[in-house]
Amino acid sequence: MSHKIIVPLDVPTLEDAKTLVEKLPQVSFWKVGLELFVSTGADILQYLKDRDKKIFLDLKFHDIPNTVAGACRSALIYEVDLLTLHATAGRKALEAAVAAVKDAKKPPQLLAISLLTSIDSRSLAFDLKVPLELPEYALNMAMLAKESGLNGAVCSPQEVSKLREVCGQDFTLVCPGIRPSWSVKGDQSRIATPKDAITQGASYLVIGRPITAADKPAEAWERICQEIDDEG
Ligand SMILES: O=c1ccn([C@@H]2O[C@H](COP(=O)(O)O)[C@@H](O)[C@H]2O)c(=O)[nH]1
Repeated sequence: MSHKIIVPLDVPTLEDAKTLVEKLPQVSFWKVGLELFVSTGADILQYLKDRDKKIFLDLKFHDIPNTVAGACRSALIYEVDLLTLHATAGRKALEAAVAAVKDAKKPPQLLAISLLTSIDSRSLAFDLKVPLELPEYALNMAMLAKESGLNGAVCSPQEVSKLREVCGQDFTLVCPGIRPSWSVKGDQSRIATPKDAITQGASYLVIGRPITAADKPAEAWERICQEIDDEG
């Protein structure tokens, strides 16, 4: 199951990123997000490719259709495996993104952020003024992504079972908000353990600080892999 774990390189410099990759040679799938990409650009992508790693480029595009399509087209040069945009960019932006990558030689899987895992029901209702219950809203955004032709969605492990049931087996569901029982929640709201997320139907787990902030990241990785593989 270790191939289902994606570890984010949430660090500020290329050197920090390389150090983390070297500390965890057993990780085959890395996520590059806003912090690292904004600070150091694309160099890390070539570094990962040179080491045969899979890449999730998590830049969460959120803009008008023309701009989202342009960003997706520009990202094609990196030949990454997964690429994100926000479902709240709307149907036309999602469709434009799909059209922008469809004829590429090696298109990434396009994933829509359904609802950030840091948002809880209270914030959705009172800050964002969304009148739907949170599970219904997350499902609605995932369905919008599917109808628009995206390959999958990023969702919390608390909603993944329903999304799997409705969106089907071929829809890629990537879950951040993963917290082993021995780790701290931090800024995440809608969390579950790695084992529960896999059991509920996640295609991939994104697990950051429980591994990367551990005193011994390789031991934390090993412990998580064992917990996932444990029977019962
Ligand atoms: O809804 C979302 C979408 C993306 N993320 C990203 O996943 C990791 C989680 O890291 P942890 O340290 O395990 O909390 C991080 O890079 C986020 O940008 C998310 O958490 N929730």
